[in-house]
Amino acid sequence: NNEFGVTKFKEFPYVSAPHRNLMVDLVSTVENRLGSQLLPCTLPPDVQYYQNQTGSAHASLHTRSGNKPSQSQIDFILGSWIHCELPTGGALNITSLSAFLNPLTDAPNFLIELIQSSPTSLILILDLPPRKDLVLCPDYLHTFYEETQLDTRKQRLEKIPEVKPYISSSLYIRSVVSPTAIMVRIETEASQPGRVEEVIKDHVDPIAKEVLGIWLDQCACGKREVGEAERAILEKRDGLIKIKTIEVDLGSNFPRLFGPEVANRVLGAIRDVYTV
Ligand SMILES: C=CC1=C(C)/C(=C/C2=NC(=C3\c4[nH]c(Cc5[nH]c(C=O)c(C)c5CC)c(C)c4C(=O)[C@@H]3C(=O)OC)/[C@@H](CCC(=O)O)[C@@H]2C)NC1=O
Repeated sequence: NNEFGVTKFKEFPYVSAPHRNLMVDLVSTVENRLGSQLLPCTLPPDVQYYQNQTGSAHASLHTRSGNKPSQSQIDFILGSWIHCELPTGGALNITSLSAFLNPLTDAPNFLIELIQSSPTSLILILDLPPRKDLVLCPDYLHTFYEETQLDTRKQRLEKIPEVKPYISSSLYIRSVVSPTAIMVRIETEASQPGRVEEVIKDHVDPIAKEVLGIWLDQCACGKREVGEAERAILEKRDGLIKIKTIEVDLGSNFPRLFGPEVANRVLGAIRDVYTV
């Protein structure tokens, strides 16, 4: 039932303790700070927790929509974890937390994804994706990316020897992130077991919490004036990004990992939350 689904989600099983602790802390920080503005998760139990036929892939999805737009500028938050056993004996783990704002504000969204496909390598995506064109709106760049010093977090992380830039194969993905987006791959030596977990605990964890804190203070809880005409443009842009990122992130991976039936059910539920 609902309770089962929620506890299952919040356990972030299958990943290391530092990875789990980070995700649990981020989800509870968002829910504690925004909880009063969020409706409970209304996903069906077989979407809150789903798996493929053979049981080699398990996943959980947790979404909470904001109260009616008049009372909240939160569109919805979405948390997820996916665990897939790989034929090579390894496992793919993808954990993500994203938060989308509605057109009552034009402030950036929040996104973190940790994608681990081996014990020695992890992809980290951590960004406040902009919701307006930065060339047309220089104040937006100043307010959300310069004044917040987001680039210092990016630079701090890039100082770690094992941290390399991650260049997405999707040009679309590269086009939607901010200039301060953290898109890195942490590559460690097999001779250094536990190093990925150490980098998560000592560096990724504090930086992710700082970026989330900036988003909560300056974006989710900030006040922005958005005129009627601008609201319509925001709505269109937000909708396009939601649909396209589902296609890029999940369009080919989900059917491959979960089979067509489960993939269609879960993607249908995600599209319902995204377009509401
Ligand atoms: C707006 C800014 C965005 C950025 C910057 C971004 C980045 C990336 N995500 C990727 C992926 C990804 N993410 C998720 C979570 C998830 N995504 C959605 C989307 O609606 C939902 C609803 C959920 C929860 C279910 C899964 C399951 C999954 C993959 O399988 C995929 C991946 O790991 O491939 C290696 C990569 C694809 C491109 C690439 O291979 O480089 C790339 C790193 N994705 C953005 O949306």
